Amino acid sequence: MTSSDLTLRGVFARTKGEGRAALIPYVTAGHPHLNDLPQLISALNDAGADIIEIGIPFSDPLADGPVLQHAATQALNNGTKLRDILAQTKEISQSSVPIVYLTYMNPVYHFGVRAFIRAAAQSGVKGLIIPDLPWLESQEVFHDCEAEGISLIPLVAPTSTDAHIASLEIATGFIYGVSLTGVTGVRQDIDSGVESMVARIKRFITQPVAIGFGISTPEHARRIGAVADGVIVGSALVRIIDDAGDEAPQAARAFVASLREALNP
Ligand SMILES: O=P(O)(O)OC[C@@H](O)[C@@H](O)c1c[nH]c2ccccc12
Repeated sequence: MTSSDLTLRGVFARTKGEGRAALIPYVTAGHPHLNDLPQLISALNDAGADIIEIGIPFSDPLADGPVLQHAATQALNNGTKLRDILAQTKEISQSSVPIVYLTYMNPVYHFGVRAFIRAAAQSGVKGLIIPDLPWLESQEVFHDCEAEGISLIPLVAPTSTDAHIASLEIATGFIYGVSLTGVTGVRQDIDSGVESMVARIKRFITQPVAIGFGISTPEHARRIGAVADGVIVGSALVRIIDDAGDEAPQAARAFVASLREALNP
């Protein structure tokens, strides 16, 4: 069995067996150059990523901070199209750990909701994160995803109610715990409430919980990995890719390997 055959749940079962949290790096498709995605995904695989999040660039990414906004703008200026990302993903997914898309609702509507979910499934995508789709309004998308074998991944924020958290037990992939009230971005410190938020989520549901937002260093990853089932790193990686120029794949590989090292038991 190759890693591409693993389900999201299978990944978490394996990492749990290894006594560590799963590492989930994020990159924006079409950034820094239109066709960089295959090389970057290959670097993240080499570095020991367990799941990879690919961001679909969008012009108005309301949950994103400056690093990811800039990456999305650059990707759109490069002429990145959803259809091309899907085609690239299809090529990549067979030799990669499971891939999850991060997209806002607008590009999905534009493509057609059903058509998009089907195309994503055919490209080998295992999960979808849609930050501006409220869980309460996601029934149709949820069912279309289930029908295509894709997990819709719900978000939990520090402000989420216990009732909201309890309603997520039907999710089939993992729960995305947002570490803070704010936008994505590189940060100095991890919010002091993260540990108790993970504990609160686990009181209500059995799903694996991955934490993202602001995890920027191996030290942060180690701390989050001690309480959560997965660690998601976006802006810090994208900033390194930005700064590295032609050396982006090597720089990405080295950084993600250092995060992975920090998660080893
Ligand atoms: O960039 P950060 O702070 O490391 O956070 C993860 C994040 O990049 C990724 O999961 C993500 C990118 N855009 C988002 C929008 C909403 C929720 C999550 C995301």
